[in-house]
Amino acid sequence: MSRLKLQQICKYYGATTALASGDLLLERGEIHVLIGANGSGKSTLCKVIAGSVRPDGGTFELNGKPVMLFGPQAAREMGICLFYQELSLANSLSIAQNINLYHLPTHAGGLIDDAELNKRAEHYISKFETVIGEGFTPDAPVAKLRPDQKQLVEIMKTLASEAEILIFDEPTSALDRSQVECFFSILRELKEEGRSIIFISHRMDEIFDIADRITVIRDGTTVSSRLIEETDHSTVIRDMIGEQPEAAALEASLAPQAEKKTESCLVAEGLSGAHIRNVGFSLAKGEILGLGGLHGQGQSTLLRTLFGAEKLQSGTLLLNGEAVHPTNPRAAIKNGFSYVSGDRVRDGVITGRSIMENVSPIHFLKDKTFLAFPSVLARIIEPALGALNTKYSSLGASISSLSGGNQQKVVIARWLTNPPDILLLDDPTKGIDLSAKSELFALVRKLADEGMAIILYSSEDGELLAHSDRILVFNNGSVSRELLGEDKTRFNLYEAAYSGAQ
Ligand SMILES: Nc1ncnc2c1ncn2[C@@H]1O[C@H](COP(=O)(O)OP(=O)(O)OP(=O)(O)O)[C@@H](O)[C@H]1O
Repeated sequence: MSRLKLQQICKYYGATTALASGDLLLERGEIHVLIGANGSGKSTLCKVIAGSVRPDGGTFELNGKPVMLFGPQAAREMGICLFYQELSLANSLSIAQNINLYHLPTHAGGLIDDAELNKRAEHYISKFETVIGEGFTPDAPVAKLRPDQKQLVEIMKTLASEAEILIFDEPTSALDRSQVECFFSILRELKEEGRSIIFISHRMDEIFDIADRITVIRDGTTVSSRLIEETDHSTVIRDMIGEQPEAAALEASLAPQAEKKTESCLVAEGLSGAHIRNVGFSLAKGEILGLGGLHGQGQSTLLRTLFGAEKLQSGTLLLNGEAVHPTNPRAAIKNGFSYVSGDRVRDGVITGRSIMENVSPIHFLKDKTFLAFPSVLARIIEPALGALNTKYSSLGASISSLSGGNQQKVVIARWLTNPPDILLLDDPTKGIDLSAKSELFALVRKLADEGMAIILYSSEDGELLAHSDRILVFNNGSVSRELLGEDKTRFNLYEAAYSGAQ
């Protein structure tokens, strides 16, 4: 009998299907890895198991008996504990209090038993003592710890639950190699004791190091579950993308292949900053250069660094053969750079202002004008909005009167009044509808055909494969692979993103 048996678990959030049909068989004494692309439903399945998300359908058996969980506390009482990806520490409390948060030891009168609290914390801290670093004492406040140390506290807290089923949702993202090895040796000991462990990670090497079984979830559905001896990297990636490599190659061959562009306008060497390391590339006029990989591997940071919004610590940047230093966005704009963010609320629209006021700032900046007749401005702005088929009632209408997709078109039109040499697109279609996306990419291709150089980061792999001439795959702040021509396939993109993940 399996320790845990989930069948056809589903969960919907309005129109979003977080989980369509999640299946999982978890045995005693096994380390069971869940893998799938971003947003495939792994965390949702884990939260259902841990009682923090109530499913909309499906069956759930624990030790052969059907159960219905009402909250995380009920799940913990049944021996299930989840390490949350987003961490769930109480920052104002000490390391010892956090480690013991699920079972605070108390005296008979109800007061916390500090001696027991520290003793139990020290037990878990000692397991990691060779890798925890400075300042990691039971009484130290969690707020002052480094990100890796906070992740270790969350791991210790999960271990201290003493649960029979331990679920770790991306527990190693901030840890270094020695910390991961120490953690893995503890997991192996727990497995020998008969505990069952569910483990989520995007790092393929790590997965093959620790897993007994790998279950793949794609688009909210469990698509395979294989013993580690019966699978390999390629099989896992094929299960994740749901197509054979041959089919992926066909997809790439059908995508428009722009002829090779040779005239470089931007050459970067050794760019390093807070989240990028030694990034080098050249960008040709008329080229759309895609940035791929898992979320948050340095793609957005590179674009923001080129635009002067993040600090460049070292490296050189040559624009048409001349050295440029992107010290701030104003200087970058003067040098011919433009930047469109998918986070239009934070970085794009000027809320409370009219459409005209939202489109005109770059025109004023570049033309060094401060005043203009609205009729003159309209003659400049209307063609830019028209190029994107923007739907609006009048230029004086508030930006908030437009749909999300049309607001994003206004943000892009801002750059078209005085076309830039280089367009930096940072996940520009986030949250906009399909027709707005296709209009946007048609315009992006037209701008490239007219000679503009474009760098595109998209969190949607299909979008990146379809619209980039070449793709640089990012891992942990560096470029791990360049994909072009026949190599520009979904399979290669996933392999480079997951196999090289740090
Ligand atoms: N509370 C929520 N409200 C609305 N949508 C949600 C919610 N939680 C998850 N989703 C959506 O459900 C889908 C699955 O999310 P989930 O977090 O389970 O994926 P995941 O495989 O764990 O992704 P990642 O690898 O990025 O952590 C995503 O599209 C996500 O945006």
